[in-house]
Amino acid sequence: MPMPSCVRIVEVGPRDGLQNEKTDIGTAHKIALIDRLSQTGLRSIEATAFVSPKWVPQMADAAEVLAGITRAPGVSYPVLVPNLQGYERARAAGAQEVAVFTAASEAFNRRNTNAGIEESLQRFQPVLERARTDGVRVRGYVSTVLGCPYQGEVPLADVVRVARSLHAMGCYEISLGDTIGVGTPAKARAMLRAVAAEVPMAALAIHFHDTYGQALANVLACLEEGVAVVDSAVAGAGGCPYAKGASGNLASEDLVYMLHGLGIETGVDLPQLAATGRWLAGLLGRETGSKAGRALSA
Ligand SMILES: CC(C)(COP(=O)([O-])OP(=O)([O-])OC[C@H]1O[C@@H](n2cnc3c(N)ncnc32)[C@H](O)[C@@H]1OP(=O)([O-])[O-])[C@@H](O)C(=O)NCCC(=O)NCCSC(=O)C[C@@](C)(O)CC(=O)[O-]
Repeated sequence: MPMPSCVRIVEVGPRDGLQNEKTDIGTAHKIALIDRLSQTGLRSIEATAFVSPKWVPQMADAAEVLAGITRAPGVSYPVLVPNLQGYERARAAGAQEVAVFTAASEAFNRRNTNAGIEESLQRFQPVLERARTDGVRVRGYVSTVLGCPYQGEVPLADVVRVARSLHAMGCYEISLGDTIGVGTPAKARAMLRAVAAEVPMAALAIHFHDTYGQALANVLACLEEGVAVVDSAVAGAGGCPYAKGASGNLASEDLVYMLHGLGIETGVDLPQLAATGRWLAGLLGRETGSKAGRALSA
């Protein structure tokens, strides 16, 4: 497959990046982060999560965040919803796009959502039905596609089955998540190839964490398979609080630097994105997790 000529980046920093941070940057700074990201040329910014605040206290201000942002034209602001209750909260706060999430590993899904995989898919049915009526787009996540902190190896057939189910239910895009960043390029490629045999490549996205420094290499292997949507988080923030050993997401700045170097368009202004990453890192009280972000400050 030829590499795509342009890639849509789904910026997950405000949600995946901040959901596991010990430092609470506060609602006003979350809103400012999303507004700054909106000015960089990104077209998809995952804003927050309408999950249980008992499970993820960092996302307790989801409604205030979504209501407080300034929506830029042409930018979509999906939010995570685990169930119909989350969907209703999200809609009341003005969400136009949502994302449901499950996993290829039963053990991880139970820890993350207190439900088995099949049960979580059943929870999504009414969400998808309501979204269809409301004209709301639904993205779907499959976590632990290259390994699980509780189960270990995850059979490819399980990844394919869950991705196919989400697509058949009506998710317009399925994001394949290496939740704990254990994947390497050949495995990432084989996983994507297996899923793409059942779900059109145009409906697939990849989502790598950088625990072992493999995220960019994994993206490159998947670009060579033809994927054209990549998730990443500004400043390399993030990780799932229910995934033991999870570390930050692939940094958006590093991703943009590589894509532009390959001649692939993103529409993103890299210096502006890098400045936003350094600003966020300052709020979190540390250096940016993006190498490109550090290099561009010199
Ligand atoms: C799914 C549940 C809710 C089940 O949690 P549960 O405790 O089984 O829920 P329940 O239905 O039994 O309800 C218990 C209480 O929670 C409330 N509740 C129920 N739902 C909601 C809601 N939507 N919003 C607000 N409140 C809610 C509900 O009202 C009730 O309140 P109470 O009567 O006790 O006061 C919980 O497990 C949960 O919220 N889990 C989310 C965990 C999470 O956010 N993880 C991180 C995101 S996934 C991720 O990071 C991976 C990803 C996507 O990035 C990709 C990758 O890297 O692989």
